[in-house]
Amino acid sequence: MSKSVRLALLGCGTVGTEVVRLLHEQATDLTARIGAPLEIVGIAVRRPGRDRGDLPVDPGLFTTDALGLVKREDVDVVVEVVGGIEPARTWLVEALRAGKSVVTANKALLAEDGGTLHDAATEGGADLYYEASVAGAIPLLRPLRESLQGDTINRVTGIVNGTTNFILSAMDATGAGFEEALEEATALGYAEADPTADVEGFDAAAKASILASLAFHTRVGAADVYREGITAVSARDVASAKQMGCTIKLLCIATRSVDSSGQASVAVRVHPAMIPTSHPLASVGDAFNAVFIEAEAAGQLMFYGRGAGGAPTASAVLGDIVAVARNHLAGTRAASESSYADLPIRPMGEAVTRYHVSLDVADRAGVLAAVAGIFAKHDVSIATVRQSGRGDDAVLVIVTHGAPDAALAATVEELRGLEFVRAIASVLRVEGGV
Ligand SMILES: NC(=O)C1=CN([C@@H]2O[C@H](COP(=O)(O)OP(=O)(O)OC[C@H]3O[C@@H](n4cnc5c(N)ncnc54)[C@H](OP(=O)(O)O)[C@@H]3O)[C@@H](O)[C@H]2O)C=CC1
Ligand SMILES: N[C@@H](CC=O)C(=O)O
Repeated sequence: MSKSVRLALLGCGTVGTEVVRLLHEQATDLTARIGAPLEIVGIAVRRPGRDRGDLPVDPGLFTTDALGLVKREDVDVVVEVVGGIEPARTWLVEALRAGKSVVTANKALLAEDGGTLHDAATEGGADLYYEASVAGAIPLLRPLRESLQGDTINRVTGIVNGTTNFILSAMDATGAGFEEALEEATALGYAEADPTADVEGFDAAAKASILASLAFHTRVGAADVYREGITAVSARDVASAKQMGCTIKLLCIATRSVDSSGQASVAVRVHPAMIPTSHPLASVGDAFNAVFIEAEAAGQLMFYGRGAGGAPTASAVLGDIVAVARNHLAGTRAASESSYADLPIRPMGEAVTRYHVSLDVADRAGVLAAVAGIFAKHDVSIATVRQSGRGDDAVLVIVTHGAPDAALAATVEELRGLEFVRAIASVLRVEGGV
């Protein structure tokens, strides 16, 4: 039996405590699978005196000096489950440059500055694994990094944020408004005290950038992702979606396309969208995640499971720990990621989308003609028009055919100035062949 593989654990919160628990409960099997025992040599936290229940770990291992722990000579692998950009970046770059492999769940850092981490890993000859950073327990990044390396992926569509999926599922099931559903998500522990990153789409955008980078062998940063959250989705939108045989989901959509001159480019976006209830992602309820991959040879693949929570996320962290521990013992490292493609990012305005526009109008002769005229002016074709209500309480719902997003947005802007349009109640995109 080899001597132990020594771990520095940075963070012992929702995910970190479950990592400690799994390392303890599965110690015998993990030792057999790796060929050496795993040993936690230190745990960095913010508040060492915090009550962590009956955590099976020596209290003497806790420290507030994360950087000091990373630099210790007796550390082989650094496991980071703190989150945020700094000081996590400093710790991980220090570890990687010193040849210590890193396992992290930190999607925010990978999306913001993944290139720096990858460069440091190459410089130090260390492994950088981050399966837990996207879609929690779902094995998704390793299939992209390894199994699908021989194929060409053209599209990744997914639900990658559990909190917003829970909120939208609750709105769909009960007819509740956004605020009410958010309260329920908070009470059940899905949404954090500050839910901004989830409900405004930042969390999903970070995950989308990681997925697109791996799928298309290029670097897509957080700033390259078009992002809209779900705070404007109303009970009325949900009801309107139902009338159309649809449901509303926060989607991440990453596409690779090739123009007539052979130039490939990518586009990555996160926004709420109406999808038909027959779509494979429509039945993904509660806090679950699912990702749909379309590859040239493999065809369509779907990955589904728990995308958040301590134990599911710790499962992915443990899988990475086993992989890097085996590499450490073998004196090797995984092949570094291929981001050779250096593809340009297509702006959102060029994406062909469809809009569902809900207008509060005065029901007078000529309103429909005036509204339709503005769509025609921007070369946007209308698929369906539905009117309900009379007099000053009329509602006009227009669903378009596909058009460049810039043309659709310009149409909506011009509708705002129209005399009979009292308000634009909502604008939502429609995906998936409604
Ligand atoms: N929770 C989830 O469902 C998922 C989380 N992730 C990612 O996993 C990571 C951890 O998330 P989660 O466990 O939920 O976060 P928590 O907030 O529950 O835990 C964070 C931990 O980091 C410690 N910490 C914070 N700041 C410092 C610091 N400056 N120095 C040392 N320790 C510090 C905290 O210490 P203390 O305990 O003393 O406060 C705590 O133990 C994040 O990157 C997150 O995005 C990924 C997928 C799912
Ligand atoms: N806040 C995230 C947790 C995991 O990344 C989510 O709700 O999906």
